[in-house]
Amino acid sequence: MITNLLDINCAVLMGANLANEVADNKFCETTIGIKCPGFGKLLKNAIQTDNFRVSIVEDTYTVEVCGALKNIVACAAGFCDGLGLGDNTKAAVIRIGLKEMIRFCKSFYPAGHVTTTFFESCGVADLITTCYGGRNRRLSEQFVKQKKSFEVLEAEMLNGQKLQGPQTAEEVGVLLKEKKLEDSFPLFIAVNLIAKNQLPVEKLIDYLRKEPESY
Ligand SMILES: NC(=O)C1=CN([C@@H]2O[C@H](COP(=O)(O)OP(=O)(O)OC[C@H]3O[C@@H](n4cnc5c(N)ncnc54)[C@H](O)[C@@H]3O)[C@@H](O)[C@H]2O)C=CC1
Ligand SMILES: O=C(CO)COP(=O)(O)O
Repeated sequence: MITNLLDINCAVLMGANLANEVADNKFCETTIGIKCPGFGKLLKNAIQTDNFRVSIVEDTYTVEVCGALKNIVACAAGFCDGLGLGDNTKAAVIRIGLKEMIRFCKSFYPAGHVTTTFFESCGVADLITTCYGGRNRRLSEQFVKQKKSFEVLEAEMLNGQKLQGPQTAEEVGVLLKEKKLEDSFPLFIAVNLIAKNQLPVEKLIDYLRKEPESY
């Protein structure tokens, strides 16, 4: 929006970068999306260290959209943990979630997205770390176990921070309804309905069975 409205060249940085681990100087990777590779190199030189490795891509849309959508998938992973469903189910959630992230970019940014961007840190790596170590996963697990709303859990567990997953699922739900694409995104839809208490969390698996490519 800033680039379009103000004509300012913006870069976007996303990656498997849980803040406490970056602060502890543990090895990790990150992705910068920027249309101007020369400027990207300047940014890389400014922030890369031995333990914070930067890659540059021009596909800014995918980098940015991955950062938002992975939080929805992390909620589904947390629901799995809360239900005690195990690692195979969680792996299925992550895979189906990744497919929906790719499908979303294909549907909404047909000219902008490049599939290889999903293999950068901003894609599959950020998805994995968020589904194991993020706040969306942690609070979604407690949503199931404690049967409290996300608002209450945020107040109790996040010290003033807000979860991005439920809010993003709601906004994505509106976009999918507008485009009549709800049937192609059962995981995103289920997370939105569960977070709003419009679907029992146990029904998550029924929605995963609706995954279009598993028919
Ligand atoms: N904290 C972490 O370890 C990491 C976070 N991320 C991602 O970065 C994003 C932000 O996370 P944090 O900075 O940790 O969260 P945070 O809760 O500390 O900050 C989010 C900020 O966004 C603002 N905000 C929320 N909704 C808004 C809206 N609709 N309009 C304008 N401002 C709004 C909030 O007021 C808050 O200042 C999330 O998508 C998260 O998944 C990515 C990597 C690591
Ligand atoms: O995005 C994250 C790690 O890359 C952190 O995810 P949460 O917002 O769920 O904590």
